[in-house]
Amino acid sequence: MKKSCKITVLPGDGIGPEIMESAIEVLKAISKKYGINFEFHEALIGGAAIDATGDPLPEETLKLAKESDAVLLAAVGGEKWDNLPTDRRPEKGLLKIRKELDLFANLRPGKAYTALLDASPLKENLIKGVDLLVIRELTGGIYFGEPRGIEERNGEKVGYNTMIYYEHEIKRIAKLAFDIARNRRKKVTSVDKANVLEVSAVWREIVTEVHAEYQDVELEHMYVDNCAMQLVRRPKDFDVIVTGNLFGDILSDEAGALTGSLGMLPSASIGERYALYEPVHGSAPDIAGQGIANPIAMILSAAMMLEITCKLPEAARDIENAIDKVLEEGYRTGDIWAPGTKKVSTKEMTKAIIKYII
Ligand SMILES: NC(=O)C1=CN([C@@H]2O[C@H](COP(=O)(O)OP(=O)(O)OC[C@H]3O[C@@H](n4cnc5c(N)ncnc54)[C@H](O)[C@@H]3O)[C@@H](O)[C@H]2O)C=CC1
Ligand SMILES: CC(C)CC(=O)C(=O)O
Ligand SMILES: [Mg+2]
Repeated sequence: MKKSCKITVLPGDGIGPEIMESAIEVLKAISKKYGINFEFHEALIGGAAIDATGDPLPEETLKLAKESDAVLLAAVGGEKWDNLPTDRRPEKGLLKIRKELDLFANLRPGKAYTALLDASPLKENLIKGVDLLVIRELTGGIYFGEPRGIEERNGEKVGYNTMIYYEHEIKRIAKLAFDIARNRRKKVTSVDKANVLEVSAVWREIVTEVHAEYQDVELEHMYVDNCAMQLVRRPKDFDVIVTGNLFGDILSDEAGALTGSLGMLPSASIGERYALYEPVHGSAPDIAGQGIANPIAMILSAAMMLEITCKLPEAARDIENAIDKVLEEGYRTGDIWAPGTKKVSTKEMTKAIIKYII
């Protein structure tokens, strides 16, 4: 266990500040229980940063993040900034911090809570036992590829992006996926669109080459369209899914539906030097400011930080167990509510979780 952890706190936009407050409350309870000292430093990102400074990722925020042990980020974006060009929008701040910190791997676990069977559109026979991990390549692919732009061609507007992957980028994410699979159920599904995309043909070739050193792990290749369907049909068959930036973004939201709600899914974005922990979901502008957002994805992201960066796996387990208990007791925010359960606010859910930690 580390004695202290310096954390850059980026609440961002929409429900961001509400769920971040929950995560900080939980971390304070962990601090008391384990005697670990958390130094929280709040900074601006996204729309809030644009409003204050004109920049979705101010230099100050980046500097602070680089000087910290970990970054906790809630979410960015909202209608207010939707008409800005893509390279000046809140989302650009998020893409830039991931790139600047070289957070090439995004681990997005999708674990079904049996207490939430009633909240899943898929019900018992499908969701029970779902325990998968999407490993999304996070600093390459079409979100970063050049050339990109909007211009006039032959008298009409055209928009274009480039999906590109270098061998070294595929190698490092594939190795990580096989290493992680070794400590799970030893199966990797590599997802691509190699039937039409050259970038995917290279992806498939390199993943297959890396697999040669991991013969104890089963590797299957799957096209992304089929994977989207198989995830709904037989989610329990998946263990580790490794894929590129765009496909991983989409498939991990699908995992949100498998497990009951996007509000349940945490993630860790990691690189060689830095780590950032963030829920899978966005800023949920439709429910922002009402105090009803589900804080669990954010709190579980903080738990991933405790395990990976703060080396305090016992505290991560405490949080997971506390969440299990409150769900079993029937506490539910609106997104996971079902008849016969107790509808609670963000703050009430947080309080209930903390009660089981201390
Ligand atoms: N990592 C990030 O910061 C991300 C930011 N965004 C941005 O967020 C904004 C909204 O995007 P959407 O497509 O609506 O995706 P979203 O993930 O914010 O919301 C999708 C749906 O899930 C619900 N939801 C999400 N998180 C929830 C939570 N914790 N508790 C309860 N319900 C929750 C929302 O209410 C909404 O109905 C956009 O500006 C988008 O660019 C989107 C995805 C990720
Ligand atoms: C700005 C987007 C790439 C954010 C998003 O949807 C995600 O990371 O899941
Ligand atoms: Mg997404």
